[in-house]
Amino acid sequence: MREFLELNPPEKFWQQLKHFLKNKNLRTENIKLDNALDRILAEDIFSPVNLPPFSRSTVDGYAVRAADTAGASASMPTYLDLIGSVEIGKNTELKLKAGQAAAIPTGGMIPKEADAVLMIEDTEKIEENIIESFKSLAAGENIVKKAEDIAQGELLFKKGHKIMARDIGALAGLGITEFKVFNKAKISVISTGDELISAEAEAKAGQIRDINSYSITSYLNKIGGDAKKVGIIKDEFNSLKEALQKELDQDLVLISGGSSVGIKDMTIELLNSLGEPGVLLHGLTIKPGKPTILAVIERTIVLGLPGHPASAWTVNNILAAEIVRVLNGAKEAAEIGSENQKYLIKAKLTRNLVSDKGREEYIPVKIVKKNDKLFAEPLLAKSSLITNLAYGDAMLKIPRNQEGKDKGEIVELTLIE
Ligand SMILES: Nc1nc2c(c(=O)[nH]1)N[C@H]1C(S)=C(S)[C@@H](COP(=O)(O)OP(=O)(O)OC[C@H]3O[C@@H](n4cnc5c(N)ncnc54)[C@H](O)[C@@H]3O)O[C@H]1N2
Ligand code: MOO
Repeated sequence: MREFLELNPPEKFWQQLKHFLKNKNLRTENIKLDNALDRILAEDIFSPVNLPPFSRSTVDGYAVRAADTAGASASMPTYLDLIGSVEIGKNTELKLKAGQAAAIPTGGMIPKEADAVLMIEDTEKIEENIIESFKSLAAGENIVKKAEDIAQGELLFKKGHKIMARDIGALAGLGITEFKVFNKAKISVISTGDELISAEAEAKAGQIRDINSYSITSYLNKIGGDAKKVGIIKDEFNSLKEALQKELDQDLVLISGGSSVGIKDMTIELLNSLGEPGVLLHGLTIKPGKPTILAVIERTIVLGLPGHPASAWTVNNILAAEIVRVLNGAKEAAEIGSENQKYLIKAKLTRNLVSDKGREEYIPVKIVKKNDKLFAEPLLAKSSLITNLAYGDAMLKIPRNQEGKDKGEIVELTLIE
């Protein structure tokens, strides 16, 4: 069968996108700590203070000078004079001399000259002011030192870092409650097709509910974008033109459907009519996802995604999500298209897979653990189906120059975020 498209390898798409994105000025905003989850830092963050600000005990017991416990054991205890107690949350002016100890709670401030803490279970109080130590301690034992977590002036997070829940804790611990992040990429998703109706609508004969604008906006929002559904637009030049024009203040516009042979010319003509430089590439050597279109209209990237739900999903994951990462400041433009090592996992393939040479193929897989080993179960289905995708944990890529993968082969998978 005649190929209706001259397909381009993904590298050509990355090249064009790098060129466009490298000069893009990313906007930033100040954000409060409570709203910062999953946002991308637009500045390096240095610690303004020492954490902890003073040396603290990590156990309930007695602050001591480690040397005073040398040789102590259950059968040969050493004796220490109790000179007082440290109160939690309070400063202490206590200072130990040789042979002295001070009671201390977990988290309490270590008195001067103390360099270790005896756990209460390793001691016995034999008189009001005398304890026995059954343990010989090394200096530093059961103490977290001043600035051990992070020192004042030390780099905590670099620009481009994605703020995770645990990071919010670290920032709170340092009293950093407002900082600069990149604005979320602004994305609009348009579904085209005269057969489409919204998820809420009752389907008449011949009609199909819109899947793509739901799956795509959800995924792009999940990875940190600000994506909205524009709705369903008829496959008609003026309606589509009007809808697209309204979205050209966005960073990225995705149009699902209308990229293949049937109405390709209209979509391309339309994109070229809206501004410079217009359509840059049409046709991508990935499966599924062949009829993908890349256009740039002034400051906005437009991607035409194939209509089949699994194809739209795949192109969205491979191409659109990468664009969003760059627009969000999480990835340098020069790095676009490079694999994120953090999300790679290895597993054993459970069946043979055949693939077309000349197109890199993406197959959703389920990761299953059996007898402590990880297995990758491919979820094979036509690209016009959606439910198989929902069960996938990761994507398997079969490179362009390979004709398949063998059962039992250890394959590298990219986890679906
Ligand atoms: N003669 C050929 N026909 C097709 C080829 C080909 O090489 N030669 N390629 C096929 C492939 S592969 C794909 S992928 C599709 C891409 O088509 P379009 O991007 O133009 O999309 P549509 O024709 O509008 O839709 C395709 C299919 O997907 C359904 N669809 C569309 N949008 C949605 C949505 N938002 N939610 C759910 N389902 C959607 C639509 O109803 C169609 O069934 O072209 C093949 N044809
Ligand atoms: O390219 Mo289609 O996107 O294979 O299903």
